[in-house]
Parts: sequence; C-alpha cells; structure tokens
Amino acid sequence: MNYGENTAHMSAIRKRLNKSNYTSDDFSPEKGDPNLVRGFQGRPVGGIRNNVQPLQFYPSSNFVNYTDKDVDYLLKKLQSINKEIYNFEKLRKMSYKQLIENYSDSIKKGKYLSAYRTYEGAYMTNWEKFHKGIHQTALYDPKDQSINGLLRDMTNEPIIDVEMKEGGTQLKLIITFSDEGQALFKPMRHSRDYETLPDHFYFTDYERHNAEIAAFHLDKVLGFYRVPPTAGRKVNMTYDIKRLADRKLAKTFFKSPANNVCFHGACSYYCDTSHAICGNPDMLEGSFATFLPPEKIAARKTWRNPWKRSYSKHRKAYWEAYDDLCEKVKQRAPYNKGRRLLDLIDMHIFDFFQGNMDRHHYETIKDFGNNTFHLHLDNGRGFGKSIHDEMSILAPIYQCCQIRYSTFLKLAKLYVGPEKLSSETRSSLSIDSISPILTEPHLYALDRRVIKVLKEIYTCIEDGKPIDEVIIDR
Ligand SMILES: Nc1ncnc2c1ncn2[C@@H]1O[C@H](COP(=O)(O)OP(=O)(O)OP(=O)(O)O)[C@@H](O)[C@H]1O
Ligand SMILES: [Mn+2]
Repeated sequence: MNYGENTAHMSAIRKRLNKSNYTSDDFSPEKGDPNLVRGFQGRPVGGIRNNVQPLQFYPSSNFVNYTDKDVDYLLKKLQSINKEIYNFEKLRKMSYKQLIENYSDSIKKGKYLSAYRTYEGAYMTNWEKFHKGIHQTALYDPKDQSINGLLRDMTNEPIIDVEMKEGGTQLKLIITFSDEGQALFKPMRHSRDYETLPDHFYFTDYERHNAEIAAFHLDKVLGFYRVPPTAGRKVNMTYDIKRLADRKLAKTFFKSPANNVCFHGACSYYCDTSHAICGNPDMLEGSFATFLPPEKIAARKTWRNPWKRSYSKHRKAYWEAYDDLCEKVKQRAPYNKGRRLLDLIDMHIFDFFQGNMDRHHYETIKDFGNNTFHLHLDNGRGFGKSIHDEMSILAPIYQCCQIRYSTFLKLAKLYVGPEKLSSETRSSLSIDSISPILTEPHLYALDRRVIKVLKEIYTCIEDGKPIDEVIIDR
C-alpha cells in the first residue's frame, strides 16, 4: 500500500511540536565520519509516514549513520519526564547484548511442556533438549547451548528420510536426520539479490529460504525467541533427496536442458515443470527449521491475525479502510487482557523489519493457555524488497498506539547505538554455513525501519496519547 494514495487510516491532523527548547541531535547515533551523518532538516514534522530518506550506501565503509529529529525529540522528551525508566544516556553506554541479557534473565519462564517435565533421558540429543526447554514465555533460552548444537546438527547430520509436507501451499519437505531430529525444508528459488517484482502481490511471491534463516536470527537478536532454530545447508539432490523420496516425489525429478538436476514435487502452488527447483548441477541450498514437538505433546492453537490482509487483488481488508479496528480488538479475548495485544504488536514490528506481509495466522501452544508468546512460524515471504518499507505492516502500532516497554527500549538502544540492528543481525547470521544470508541493502533496511517504528511512537505521543498508555510494561 502506498501512503501517498491512502491516508484514510491516518489521523487527519498532526499537531506540530514546539521544538525550540531542544537541540536535534542529543540522542543521535555517535558520529563517525561527519560527511556520513545526515540529519533530515527541512522535512515536515510528523504527518507523512514513510518519510525517512532512503539510505545512502557507502560500500567501502560498511558504515551508515543517520539521525532523525523526531526520534531525537521523543527520546529527549521521555528522558526529561522520567529519567528512571527512560535513561538513554545510560542505555547508550550499556552494550546491546547486555540489555537483551538483562531482559531474558528477568523473564519468568512459567510452565514447561508437561510431557517433558519429568523427562531425564541418560543421553539427550540437541533437538530433544530444545523440546524440553520450550516454556510458556519463549521457545528457548538463548543461553541454552543445545540451540547452537542443534543448528550445527541440522547443518551436518546425515539425512535419512524425506517426505513431502501435506497442507502447505508451496513445496516443503520434512527431513529426518540420523539422530531422529526433524526439520522443515524450504528450497532455494532465487539468488539472494533477487527482489520481489513490483507487480507481484505478497500472496503470489515465492518463499525464500534465506528469509526463513534470517527470521530466526532477527527474532533472536530482538530477544523474542519465538522462531524455531533455523539453519541453511547445501544438499545433494540425488543423494539426500531423490534416493530417500517416495515414488510420488521421486518421479518429479528430471534433468534440465542445462544439465542440472531438478524436481517440482506435488503441491497446490508452483509444483510443475515450469516452476521446478533446480540444483547446480546437483547441489541445492535450503533452509532447515527445527520441528516443534508433535501435536500430542504440544498441541497448537491457530489464531487468525486481526490485521490479516485480504489475499485478493480486488478487495481491501477492513483495517486498510478504517482506523477503528483496534478499538474492537481490544474488547475481545484474548486481546482484552494480559500480554497478547502487545505480542501481536511485537509480531508486526518483527514482520515490518522483514517486510513480511504474509502473516494471515499465528499459533500458540495450547498447554500454556492465553498468557503465552506467539510462535512466529512461516517467515518465507520476508526480505523481498530492500528499498521499500511497507508501512501498512505497522497498522497495529499506529492504530492501537501501543508498544511493549522492553521492545521500545531495545529499538531506542539500536537507535542511539553504537550497535545497530544491521550490525547485530549481520553478526548473528555469519555463523550460518551458507552465509551471507542477507545482502547488505536488506541489512541496512533494518536500521531505517527501526527509525520508522520509533517515529510511529513519536506520532502517537505527539497526538496527545498519554505516554504510559502508549509504552506499556507488560
Ligand atoms: N518448525 C515447524 N515445526 C512444526 N510445524 C511447523 C513448523 N513450521 C511450520 N509448521 C507447520 O506447517 C504449516 C505450513 O508451514 P508454512 O506455513 O511454512 O507453509 P505454507 O505453505 O506457507 O502454509 P500456508 O499456505 O498455510 O501459509 C504451518 O502452518 C505450521 O503449522
Ligand atoms: Mn505461508
């Protein structure tokens, strides 16, 4: 959606703040090369979303620095009102890693899955340890060494079985490793620098294997821990897939005119000769997302996203035409109490960073009731457009005008630096065996998007919403 064309959901008038008492760059990121620092003078305050200027690239330096007057103003204002909980000077001196650790240490884990509560095998594989570690507030504990072990296992363990996954729209394989761990495999369709075509809808886009890997790391960097561990790997299509496939899958293998091994499998979208998945000549990259425990151990509940898109080229969703969806959602269970609305908003911030418009549903683990986190499965449609920021993904933020305090603080920290969301994500992704996972323009886009989320909070507060109703500690 283009903001220039559709402003129905925006408040009609944005008040201008009197900024005369403030300097513009108190909280601006540390300045490096002064030539690289770009303030955005001369641009209207508030009013127009999507108005952070496109990043300029400095390929030789890996360093992009930029500031935003509205965000500087917001941070200054918050700090002047309550220095106890908004101390950005202190925040700038603390490392991002430390901030995230403080938060993950302070979160109570709540319940674990009942099937594993008393389970103590003499020897447990990494995937079993992962399953045992799933708890009410997160899928895993970042300090759990078995998570890195699991990523290594998915990269190195021999593959012993392959099955097509029923139900999904695009081709996916269920892979079993020699330690009996399982993963959902999504094959590479495009090279990393292939961008979604401007005339393609979000619902016809191919899934991207690197987006699945990037989503796991981004979620971890943000300190959410809501995406199952996901790793990239190159497989030999003949040895690792065709040899282990059943007849139905095996018979879809063929050799292309370029002498590459290809297959298309059977599914409802893109499973035919003209959309085949081809190796080079026999090697194929893919993402491996660790399987969650089976239904009988961890039954899941599927929830429709209230901000679901229309999935139609003709229709708009309610929230695209009207601004009052949040008022209705707030009245309804499970969003009327507890953490769920803030989790939904976290999920949309996460999706905004990735540019993922395909969040039609989400799941929770039934055993944990309503006071639990959202699973962020199915992230294959992110990272399709590096120079475009899809502001409509932030609809729950600007329509509810709410954000979780810890999420706000993390984003503020990534704004004041010195760490950036791009540098943290780049560093996390570098451990993957098929890195680089994201191109540099996609990484820089993350920093630009951090500013855009913070600007939405600025606008909410500028509009007169009480700060403690916008930034909520829950
Ligand atoms: N790591 C996982 N462990 C267990 N189940 C999973 C995992 N990832 C995905 N699933 C299940 O598989 C289903 C299909 O996966 P996914 O959503 O990626 O496919 P899809 O083709 O995009 O499906 P849809 O068309 O419904 O969006 C998911 O809805 C989820 O329930
Ligand atoms: Mn999907």
